[in-house]
Amino acid sequence: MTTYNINEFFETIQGEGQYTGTASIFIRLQGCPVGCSWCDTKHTWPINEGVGIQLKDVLAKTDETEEWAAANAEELLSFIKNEGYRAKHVVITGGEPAMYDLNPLCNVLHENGYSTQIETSGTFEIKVPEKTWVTVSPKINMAGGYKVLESCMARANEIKHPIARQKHVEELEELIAVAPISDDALIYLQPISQKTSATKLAIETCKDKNWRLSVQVHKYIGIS
Ligand SMILES: C[S@@+](CC[C@H](N)C(=O)[O-])C[C@H]1O[C@@H](n2cnc3c(N)ncnc32)[C@H](O)[C@@H]1O
Ligand SMILES: Nc1nc2[nH]cc(C(=O)O)c2c(=O)[nH]1
Ligand code: SF4
Ligand SMILES: [Mg+2]
Repeated sequence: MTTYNINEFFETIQGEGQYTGTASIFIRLQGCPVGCSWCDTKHTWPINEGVGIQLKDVLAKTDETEEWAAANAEELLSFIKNEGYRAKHVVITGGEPAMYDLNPLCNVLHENGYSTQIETSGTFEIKVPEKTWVTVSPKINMAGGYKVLESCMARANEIKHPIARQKHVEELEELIAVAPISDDALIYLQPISQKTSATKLAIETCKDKNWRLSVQVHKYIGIS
């Protein structure tokens, strides 16, 4: 049976990409080797054995810690129901969720009336059902040395690319030239860490290329 290591589990509003504004349950999985210097969830990187906690303790977390709880799809579904979460959209993020086989979790959620979305770096093969909305935030030339897979770019429903400098825009265009995305995939630029210069660059580039802007709304309004 597939088990998932859960770092965070909470209900909020999706703050990024096409589903921005959608009431969502977030499941944040532990583990990521990609090593983005500006990553806003570095506490999810290591999978330290021995810091395993109970799922109820994950729900009670008030700080960002490296602790995680192992749970399977059915256990996660019962927690969603027991917590009385009202959102019907589930965002699976991390860490790098594509390190896990997400089919069992997404299938259980779909059978119970939830829609699903994953947030992934595109560096691991994506294992999700057809119905799952896939957000690929391709990680190009990051410290961990991982490469973006063509299959991930082709599967993406949306590309959401964090940028701070012009070279990040160029890297995305070069990547799409060799790893094509689907005709109906949306392209978002997301300013890194709310920097003013990054936001200006993203706005100008979106106007030039008819792409879309994603601004991490949750950070502006101070929610998780
Ligand atoms: C923390 S990552 C986890 C999922 C997966 N590892 C990935 O990178 O897509 C979730 C999203 O946050 C973005 N992100 C992380 N740190 C950020 C930052 N400082 N500013 C803007 N976006 C950031 C990522 O690019 C990704 O789109
Ligand atoms: N509200 C909210 N929206 C988000 N969209 C993507 C997030 C992520 O960390 O993957 C995120 C997050 O951490 N919070
Ligand atoms: S791939 Fe995602 S979780 Fe991993 S370091 Fe980069 S932004 Fe953070
Ligand atoms: Mg986040």
